[in-house]
Amino acid sequence: MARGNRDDILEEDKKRKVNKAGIKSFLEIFRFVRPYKGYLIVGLISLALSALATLGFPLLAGKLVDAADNKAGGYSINQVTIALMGILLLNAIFAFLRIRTFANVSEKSLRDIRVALYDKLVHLSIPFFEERRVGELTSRITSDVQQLQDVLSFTLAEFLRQAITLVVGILLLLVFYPKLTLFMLATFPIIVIGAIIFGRYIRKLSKKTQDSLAYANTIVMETLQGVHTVKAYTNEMYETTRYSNALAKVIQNALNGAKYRGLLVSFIIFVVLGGIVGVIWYAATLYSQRIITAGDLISFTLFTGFVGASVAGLGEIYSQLQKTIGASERIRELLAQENEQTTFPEKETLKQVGDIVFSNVHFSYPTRPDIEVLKGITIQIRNGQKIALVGHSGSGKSTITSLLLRYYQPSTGNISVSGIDIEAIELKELRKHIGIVPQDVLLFGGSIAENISYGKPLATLDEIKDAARKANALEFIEKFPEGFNTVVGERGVKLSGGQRQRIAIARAILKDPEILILDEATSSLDAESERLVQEALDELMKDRTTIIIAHRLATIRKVDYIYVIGDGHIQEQGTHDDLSEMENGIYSNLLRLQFEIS
Ligand SMILES: Nc1ncnc2c1ncn2[C@@H]1O[C@H](COP(=O)(O)OP(=O)(O)OP(=O)(O)O)[C@@H](O)[C@H]1O
Repeated sequence: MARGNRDDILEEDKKRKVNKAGIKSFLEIFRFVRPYKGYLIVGLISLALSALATLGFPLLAGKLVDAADNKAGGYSINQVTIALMGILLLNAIFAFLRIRTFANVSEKSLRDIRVALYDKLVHLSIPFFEERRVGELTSRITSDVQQLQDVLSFTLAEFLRQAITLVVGILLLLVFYPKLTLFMLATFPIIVIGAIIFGRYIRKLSKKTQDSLAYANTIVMETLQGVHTVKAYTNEMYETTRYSNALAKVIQNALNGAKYRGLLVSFIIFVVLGGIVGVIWYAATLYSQRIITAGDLISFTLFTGFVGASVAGLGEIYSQLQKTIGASERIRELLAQENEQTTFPEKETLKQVGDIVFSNVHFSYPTRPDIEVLKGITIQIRNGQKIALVGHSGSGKSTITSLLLRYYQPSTGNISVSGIDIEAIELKELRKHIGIVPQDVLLFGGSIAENISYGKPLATLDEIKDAARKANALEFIEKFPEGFNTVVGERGVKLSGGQRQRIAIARAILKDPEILILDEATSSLDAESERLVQEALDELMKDRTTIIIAHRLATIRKVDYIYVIGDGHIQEQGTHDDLSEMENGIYSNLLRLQFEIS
């Protein structure tokens, strides 16, 4: 996925207002937390108690100093120290409880969100995926959920803790030291306004740095992915220069940012700490006039520190919440998508598979509604018949099979199986009866046995072996030291094209569907593999209604009927013999061409 896209989303999040609608969508995601609300309540209570206990600390620390001056209302140093230790102990216990229970809530509810999202994703229709990027969707399950996790496990607790500290802290301060507190609060606006202005500027600059870094990283990614090309063109120097130029931009932006960060720190040191000095100066004056005690001075200073820290903390939390609301809106949007489902309210079951009929089917892809790919296709396939779709690349052959699988709906016209409109058939029912051997065989990262049994997850090993034998795959599988347990895919054995095809054929044999869609691979195999695959296909096609997207003469010859597709129409149809005898026919020309090539 383009890196810029994700950054745009993040940038949008920053601008997102924490408004009613946003909070509503955040709360909606909260329904995933509901099953664990017992834990949440325990967590929240521990949190409140630990925040309050923390606030007892400045009070008692002050009292400790006063106790030294015998001004602590008769309490001794030891008594106050024991009380302080008691508070620390309580704080420690509540903190543990809080972290443990919040983790429980967040981990479990996030697992539920992930599962719900994944379940939603796999149930969505194919057009949905064509309108979106895979990277965008995976980032829902990864980054967006991670964002929620941060909030549930940490930010939420932190927000409540800081809010309690701020409100209770200021209340206590006002009760105990009204004058001093008012003086302190008067310095707040300058600090807050200053921090906001600088903060904005710095964020902008750091976004620029991030962008330029992202660009530099793209160069690394591209060149590493295409390292063969880089070497073949001996462009190592060129790429290094490109990379170092990009890095120069990064440095420029980063240094610019550092300038403002430096200014912010100077501002904080001078104004913020200056403000604190002012407050302490005032407190010290009051102390020197014996209006307050030394303990008061310490309590007050500590309190002020706590309150100040919670103000700073809340600012950070606000920007976290902005991001979370963005994330939860995106998650909610995805969860609200409609699953792919049967169009008719009365679903029909497909007990017996009979004839397949396409009646005057017109179709445009949802992503390109202005281009009609199929322009009135009528096809009849009798039960058990084998037909071939032939035609040049892009003529619409695969589209015809996608419509039978109901990945898409025809714009007009309809498709029926055994006389029932496929849109009335329960989707699962329909697809249960169809097996497919695609051009590009996708093997999942797992064992060979698992890959074959993808067509029938509960199959026994004997059934899997039997399917492999029929698919001419047994021999090569058993040559692997780990046989059927050999792991294939990215981190396993790499299978050759012909071997992969035979695994896919075994998969289809095991599924044993009444209808078979065969998308013949265009890439040619060597003669021996070709023979093995062809034999396996013959075995697979036996007694099944078969639609073959055919590229090879050997296959086409064996079918009962051929449709030549061109420009969204059926241009010719008939048996191999009929069509090959047609003078100047498309099929007969095609035959001649293939014959000449071979
Ligand atoms: N998912 C899609 N979204 C939009 N257009 C598509 C999509 N898939 C295919 N098309 C377009 O529809 C037309 C028919 O494509 P289709 O894949 O059915 O052709 P084909 O005859 O199977 O070709 P090939 O033999 O190369 O596989 C093409 O012009 C193609 O660009």
